[in-house]
Amino acid sequence: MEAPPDNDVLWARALHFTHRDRTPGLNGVSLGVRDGEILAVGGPRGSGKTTLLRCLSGMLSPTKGEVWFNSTPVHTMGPLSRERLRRERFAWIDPEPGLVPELTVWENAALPLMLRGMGRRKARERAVDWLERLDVGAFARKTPLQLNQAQRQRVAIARALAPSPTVLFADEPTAPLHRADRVHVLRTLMTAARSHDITVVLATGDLEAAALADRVVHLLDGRRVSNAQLPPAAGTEGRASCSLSV
Ligand SMILES: Nc1ncnc2c1ncn2[C@@H]1O[C@H](COP(=O)(O)OP(=O)(O)OP(=O)(O)O)[C@@H](O)[C@H]1O
Repeated sequence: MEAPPDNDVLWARALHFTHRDRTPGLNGVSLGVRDGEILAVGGPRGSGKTTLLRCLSGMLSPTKGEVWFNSTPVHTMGPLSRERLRRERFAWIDPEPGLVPELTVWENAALPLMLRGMGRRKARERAVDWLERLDVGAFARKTPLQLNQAQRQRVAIARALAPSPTVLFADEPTAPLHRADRVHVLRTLMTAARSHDITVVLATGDLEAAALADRVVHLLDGRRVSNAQLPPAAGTEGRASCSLSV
């Protein structure tokens, strides 16, 4: 087993993943994510973006291939070690905010901090600080159902960023939002991540979103492809080009 290059925080080699019903999810994907980079994983629906993020974050074990986090091989870890790695170093944002309706906005944002053992008062301060950065500080005492969808998604982003994860995995984080909200929320997320040196791996089928990233890699049918190989509807380029899979 050869360890990844030093400047890659995440590194995957020849990842394959087959779902339980034998649907192929990934078919030999290799990539490196540099420390502090915002990397977009683009591609049409069903191309394997979510599956790739789940394998990189240790949520799924690849059927074949390697995943490294710094110099730690994630693919050989047992379920408990992977769970701890995810809890302590990674954060995840889904298309839906998934907030707890019975808790206030600040309690939702503070939840991961309190689950890590931080006292309620300190967790509250940190959570409110992040809510303010994401322009939803005024709603701290409200409950999620009193907010609109874009505001709730900002709360989910504050909750993900508050523990200062090393890597944030964002799976179509702005998919349910209106176009104007999408770009705004994404820009806020990226600015916040950049200012805290948080590496971001963003899955998105939205070319406008992908163009905000430092680099874009494209998937098609579970493989890495150059954008020239994408079907016409998805064939426009983001801010940076990508290479053929190896
Ligand atoms: N739980 C599952 N069981 C079986 N097949 C699955 C499962 N989840 C995803 N797939 C299949 O795996 C392939 C990759 O899916 P994946 O969700 O990773 O793609 P995606 O690019 O994220 O798509 P989307 O944009 O629709 O979320 C697709 O063929 C999909 O139908």
